[in-house]
Amino acid sequence: MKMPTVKYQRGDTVMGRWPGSSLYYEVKVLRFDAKSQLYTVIYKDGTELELKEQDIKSAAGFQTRSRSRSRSRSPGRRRSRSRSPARTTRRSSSRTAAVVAAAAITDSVPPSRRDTKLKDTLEVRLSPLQQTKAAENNSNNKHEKKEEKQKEENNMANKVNETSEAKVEAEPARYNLRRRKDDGGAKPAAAEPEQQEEVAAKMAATLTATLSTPLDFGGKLGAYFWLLFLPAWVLFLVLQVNLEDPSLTNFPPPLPPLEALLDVQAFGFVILWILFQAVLYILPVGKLSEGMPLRSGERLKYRTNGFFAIVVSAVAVAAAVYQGVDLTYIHSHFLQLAVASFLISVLLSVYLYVRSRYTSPEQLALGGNSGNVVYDFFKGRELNPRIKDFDLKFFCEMRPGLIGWCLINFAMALAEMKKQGLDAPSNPMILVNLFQLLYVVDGLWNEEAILTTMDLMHDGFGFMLAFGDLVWVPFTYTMQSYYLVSHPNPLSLPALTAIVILKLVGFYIFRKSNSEKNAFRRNPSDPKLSYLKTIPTATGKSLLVSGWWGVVRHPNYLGDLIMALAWSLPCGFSHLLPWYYMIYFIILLVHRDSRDMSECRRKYGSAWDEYCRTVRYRIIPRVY
Ligand SMILES: NC(=O)c1ccc[n+]([C@@H]2O[C@H](COP(=O)([O-])OP(=O)(O)OC[C@H]3O[C@@H](n4cnc5c(N)ncnc54)[C@H](OP(=O)(O)O)[C@@H]3O)[C@@H](O)[C@H]2O)c1
Ligand SMILES: CC(C)=CCC[C@@H](C)[C@H]1CC[C@H]2C3=C(CC[C@]12C)[C@@]1(C)CC[C@H](O)C(C)(C)[C@@H]1CC3
Repeated sequence: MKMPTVKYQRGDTVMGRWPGSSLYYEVKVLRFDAKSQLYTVIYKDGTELELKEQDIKSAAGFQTRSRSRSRSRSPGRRRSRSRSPARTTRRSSSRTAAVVAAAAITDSVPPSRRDTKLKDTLEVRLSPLQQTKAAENNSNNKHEKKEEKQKEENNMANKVNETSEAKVEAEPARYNLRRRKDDGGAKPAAAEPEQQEEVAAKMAATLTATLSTPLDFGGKLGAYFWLLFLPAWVLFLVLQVNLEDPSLTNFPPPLPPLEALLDVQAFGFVILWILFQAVLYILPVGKLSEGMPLRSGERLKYRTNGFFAIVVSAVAVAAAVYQGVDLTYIHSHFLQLAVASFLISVLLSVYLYVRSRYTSPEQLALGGNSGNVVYDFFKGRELNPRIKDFDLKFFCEMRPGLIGWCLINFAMALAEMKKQGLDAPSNPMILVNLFQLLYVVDGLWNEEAILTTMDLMHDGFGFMLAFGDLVWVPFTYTMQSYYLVSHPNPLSLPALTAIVILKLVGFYIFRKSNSEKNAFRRNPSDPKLSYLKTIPTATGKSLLVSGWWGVVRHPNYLGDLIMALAWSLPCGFSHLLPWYYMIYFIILLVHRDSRDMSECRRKYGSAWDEYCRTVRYRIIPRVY
């Protein structure tokens, strides 16, 4: 059968891009599908993939380019040897991985900048791989007495290989969009030992590409700005909400004297609260859940007993109130409690930054390692800082601030009753309390799901998250209930019903979509999810392309935004302040979405583009 007139013909030997990377391998064209405009190509190891025309280059052009590059040292020369995934030699595994990755980067770099870029890439990115090489050498001298450090390095090398194997096994043989039920015929590429090296190369490429990401949050200058702006903004909000007529035009709000901000007692209460939560966290109650595999292949264990923690906290608070403890102290000392939490978050961030200087490179987050002290302090360097089994990031994100948020809301309800002379909290106050309690309890009930979120998987733990978790969440997410203490807003029954329905709709979308992704990431072959369509990617992970994740690219954000709307509506429209959360949340989620988009594009390459073509909208169907 003759192929239609297309650029590459059946039987042509060309260079095909490996999906998700900048690596090109020698492939043979098998056929062209005019409908999908895809070429089916076969690699030397027998792997078949469907590629777009732009992912194919003529082999001749490639050799010419390679020859000219081979004047530079080995990376260029190695690059000129086209290899199929199965054709790399074991001998030089770790170096080859790095070199191929580094060479791949040069592809996207103009020749004039290539040398510097390549040099930077090799200098900055090679460290974990050099350790692997060192570990290889160590294992050759098995009988020699080894030092502890070398053993660790050896472990790491093994882990890299384990991951590689796992990845090879999961590697899809075809790059296609189809129902998972129909996967029967698609066999994974054979897990030949030589392929481990190739996968390591791909991992190195991904690693290299990710590490050379542009700085986030406005870069180094942005980090200075956020470090100053975020605490100032919390101060502004807290001072505003206390005013009779909170308004953005009251700027700057009257600043209290320094001694009014610092309160030893408030500081003590915050410390006690954090310690109380820490004790509940370490109690051997509840499940030990496994996190997602780290770069080293290791999976950390997390004590997911958040629901237990909030129940015990509620009982403790109820007992305290019963004993006559006046929780309205939280309302009257809100500013001092916020300042105390801020100081604790600063101390914690300094500790995190200092300890990250002594951590091995493989434990650092990709991205918080720019070399600029201020930026790295802000963004966070270490991915999973732990004191023994105590995971600081997980704890801070899920416990003191989150449960503290509910405690503060409850205190605001008591303060409202006291201030307004009520026997029971107002309807809007009850709604805000119940809605946000549901959100937190749900988060803690499904605590395991947080292990597949961006913060836990990708972000380092630094000032941004420490401050976010300990100050931002408890002291700004409570703005609606704080506002209602002195700004009553009676609601009609229809308005109340409409708000409740809105909240439930948002919650349904939020929960279902988060659970779907979490279940899929934990067990992609879960029979309950077999009806879902997926796109395989070169990393071995697939992307959901139907179900909730086929409606928009972030259905969980959509649900969250609808819920945010339901939290602000009970406060009415007289002031902007209770709407602050809604406005902030739109900005946060739009920014998070674009951060995630670029991260996923780097990770999944053309498979991600395919996903974006199939699922066109980001958060709101047909709108955004
Ligand atoms: N209340 C708040 O202040 C607040 C703030 C932020 C977020 N949140 C909520 O927290 C939850 C978690 O949010 P998040 O920002 O961490 O993002 P997320 O949407 O839970 O996670 C994004 C990750 O999901 C994976 N993914 C993306 N598309 C996929 C697909 N089609 N199929 C399978 N996996 C896919 C990707 O990771 P991998 O491919 O690497 O697995 C991506 O990096 C959300 O519900 C959000 O609304 C709340
Ligand atoms: C300092 C600033 C402006 C931002 C820091 C962001 C931080 C406050 C959020 C980032 C991820 C968020 C998050 C929740 C709370 C707020 C963050 C930590 C979450 C724990 C709330 C409860 C949910 O059920 C959840 C899905 C578990 C949330 C996960 C993400």
